[in-house]
Amino acid sequence: MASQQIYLGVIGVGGVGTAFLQQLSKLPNAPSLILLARSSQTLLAPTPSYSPAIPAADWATASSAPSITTSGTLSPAEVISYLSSAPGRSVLVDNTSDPKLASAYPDFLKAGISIVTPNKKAFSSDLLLWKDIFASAAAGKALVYHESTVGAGLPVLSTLRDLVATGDEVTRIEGVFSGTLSFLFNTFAPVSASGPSANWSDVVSQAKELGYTEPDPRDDLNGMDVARKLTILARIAGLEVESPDSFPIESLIPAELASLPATSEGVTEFMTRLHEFDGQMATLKEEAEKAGKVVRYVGSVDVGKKEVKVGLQQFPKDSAIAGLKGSDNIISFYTKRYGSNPLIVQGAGAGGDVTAMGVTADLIKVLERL
Ligand SMILES: NC(=O)C1=CN([C@@H]2O[C@H](COP(=O)(O)OP(=O)(O)OC[C@H]3O[C@@H](n4cnc5c(N)ncnc54)[C@H](OP(=O)(O)O)[C@@H]3O)[C@@H](O)[C@H]2O)C=CC1
Ligand SMILES: N[C@@H](CC=O)C(=O)O
Ligand code: NA
Repeated sequence: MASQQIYLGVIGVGGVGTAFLQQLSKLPNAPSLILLARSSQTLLAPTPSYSPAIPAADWATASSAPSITTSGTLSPAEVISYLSSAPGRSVLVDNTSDPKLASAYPDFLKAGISIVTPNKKAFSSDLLLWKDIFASAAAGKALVYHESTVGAGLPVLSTLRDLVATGDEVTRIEGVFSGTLSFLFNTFAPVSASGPSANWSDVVSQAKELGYTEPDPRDDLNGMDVARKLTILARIAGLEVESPDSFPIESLIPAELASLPATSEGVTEFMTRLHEFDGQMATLKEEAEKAGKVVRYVGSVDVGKKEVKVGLQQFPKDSAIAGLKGSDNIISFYTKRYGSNPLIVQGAGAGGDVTAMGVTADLIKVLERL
């Protein structure tokens, strides 16, 4: 099958989507980009020839090319209809965090359209959707890869799937799973401080500007992003976690700001008012300092006890977790084979380029395996 033309639809051209398109434009034997969408606009290669393709490197100017059709937002059903009529196998790359698109993955897969995505929503919502996704992939003979949903481009899911597939017994997974929260605490409460200490709210703004946060940064600060990642890991390790609300999650959102709406106006008001609560985070930092430690946001899955934990913990200053830099994640897999020395994956856990790397590498796997 590898020599046949494969057709590609890409939805989302934000931090990750833009970096992905750059990487796609440099791939030898790249699939033919026939659909490219953002929230308000869709570019399509003309039917019925599905040619010429949209130029991945120059997509921003392609909308004015007479050969490209433009349209408003398409529904998932319309995207499925367009992609499944292409004259070859097709793949959807979802670079959004849209839950509606995510819940339509089973329909894409049943129609034979493979999915590659860093969007956590489909894999960390109801357990039924998780099961439907993999059953639909089998029914449609389609593939689904989502490495960048945990640890961005770091080989976290492929490592865990390999451990499970080769018969190892994973007993515990623990570490730092958020690039944003890693950056926030490494910057706000470093092991050795030099110069004046940063305000929590200023560091949150920096993390957003650097492209580490979710489109709504409150999804990082409320612990839900980490809870979603642990839900995905727990399910791959064999636990039937019903949803990311099935276990307690420690939120870093000040109570006074918790009821702001989940809209772009809500994000703006949250970011504007966050500085009023800098003192709360400073207190957490000082409490750890008094104990000669630093505070970090961590998570764990205990497979034997069927227990998932997400929240703040104090760590000795000479520990691996305390010494992380930048947006680094660290993920330790404790297994029967590896004994008391865990298999550890560490490196940047957020940012457009490193996340897109995981998406592009998944796409390459799909192209090889379709
Ligand atoms: N940033 C990171 O470090 C990481 C991100 N991820 C995941 O990658 C995904 C993308 O993140 P990121 O690039 O940072 O987010 P951005 O907010 O930068 O970009 C999101 C993109 O999705 C588009 N979009 C949103 N909803 C829709 C919709 N319904 N239909 C069409 N397009 C839509 C937006 O359109 P418009 O341009 O019109 O606003 C935008 O282009 C998220 O799921 C995130 O969780 C995973 C790992 C790391
Ligand atoms: N917002 C997330 C992005 C990657 O999943 C994070 O900070 O880890
Ligand atoms: Na990953």
